[in-house]
Amino acid sequence: MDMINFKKNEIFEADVIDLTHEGQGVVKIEHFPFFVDNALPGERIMMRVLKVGKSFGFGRVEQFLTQSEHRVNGVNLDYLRTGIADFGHLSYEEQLKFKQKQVCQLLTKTAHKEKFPVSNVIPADRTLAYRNKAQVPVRDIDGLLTTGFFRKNSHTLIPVENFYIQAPEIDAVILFLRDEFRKITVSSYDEKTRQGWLRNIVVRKAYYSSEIMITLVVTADKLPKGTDRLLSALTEKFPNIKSVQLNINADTGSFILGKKFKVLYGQGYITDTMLGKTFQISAPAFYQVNTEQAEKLYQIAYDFADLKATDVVIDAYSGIGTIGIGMADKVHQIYGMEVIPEAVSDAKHNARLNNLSNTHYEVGTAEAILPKWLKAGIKPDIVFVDPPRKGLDETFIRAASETQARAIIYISCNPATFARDVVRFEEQGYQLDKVQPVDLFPQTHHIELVANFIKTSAC
Ligand SMILES: C[S@@+](CC[C@H](N)C(=O)[O-])C[C@H]1O[C@@H](n2cnc3c(N)ncnc32)[C@H](O)[C@@H]1O
Repeated sequence: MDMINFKKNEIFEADVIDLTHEGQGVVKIEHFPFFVDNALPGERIMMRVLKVGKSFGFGRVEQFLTQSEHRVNGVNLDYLRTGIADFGHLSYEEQLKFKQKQVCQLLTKTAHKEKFPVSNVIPADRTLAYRNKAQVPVRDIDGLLTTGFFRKNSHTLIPVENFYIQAPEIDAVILFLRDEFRKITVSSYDEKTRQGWLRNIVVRKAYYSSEIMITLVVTADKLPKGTDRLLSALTEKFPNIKSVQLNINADTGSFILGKKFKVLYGQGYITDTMLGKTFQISAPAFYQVNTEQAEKLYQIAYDFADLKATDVVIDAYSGIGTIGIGMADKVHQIYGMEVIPEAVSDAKHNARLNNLSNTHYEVGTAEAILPKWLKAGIKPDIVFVDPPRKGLDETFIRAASETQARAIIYISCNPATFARDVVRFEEQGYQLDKVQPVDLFPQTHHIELVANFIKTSAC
């Protein structure tokens, strides 16, 4: 069949037949796929061609001829364009079904587990304003320091004042800082020239304690004139601010934070509680952005593990120790490892804060430390893993399987790498038993799940 020679700005009438995992509608014209923002399956649209590649293109909705019954109307399109809320136009019930389907499809496709009984996604009670953390880029637009979010797959700043899914007080702090920085004519970072001072504003607001920590990511630690007055005004307006820090990052890479921090006000951390335990959280350390849902996630992980008072437990990728400390008084001993030194200091401090004497934390990669612990004779009964999006290293999976632990509890924020790791664990004699997604990220495509593997054969 001859392929249509699509031209930019041409308009076609078409059905939206699917949704990508990042929330774009899929339209096929003569078998050629186009990805379209703000288009839902079941809708018929007039689509304008924006860009055509070799095997797919991008389009824009010019007009809706019919709309899906699952559409949420009136959502600011910037939330879709930036990915702040790339599923904001889909009803929450459908978002949950879509996420469950994604997990099933990945288990079928990657792990060849047809019809694995993935449980229904545990919904969030709070589907907006739930995030306890914002990382907002700062750039100039028409000569004016502006805060917002990058358009998806680009570094073009779209101004945003109401971030919709994060705690409103975080938005208020960002706007206050933006306006004050404008007054003292602070320069914002320019990626092309690598000039300018302020790159990002990172704000965390602890969910239960309401303590706020602000990190200003800047290119040099010299403070602009007027910063002292600005800090006084800021902390007077928001008395729950406990920490303001500079983070110096003059690199061109894509990491938001540099290595060096300097405290400008208060202390270098905030404190919050999770499942009744107290946690100190430093600026470079990971902390789940949806506290209420993370508590549900961790509780399910503990239930899957069927903890016993005699259990020796490994908490791999331990961050500030939340998972291990949350169960430490129910088991014999916790061993945790984590690459970020400040997070490990937090974990050690957090164990003391919670009067625990049965935890041990080390700085290093899970794949290097676990084999070392095995050699030293540590024999865990349960291994918890909570890796970043790239999932587990093969060396780690082999070592975790060699432990002969009775179960491995896997918390994943990326079902694609999780499905890959399912295959590896099953090759090593651990059978996937249960998969429970929990919605930590309403209005977005992100999926979190907890799974357990049980030992089936001696390795
Ligand atoms: C998803 S977070 C989980 C943290 C913690 N379990 C929690 O619930 O807050 C993943 C953690 O793994 C750490 N990390 C990344 N790569 C690692 C590695 N190779 N070995 C150990 N920790 C790693 C990150 O710094 C981060 O703290």
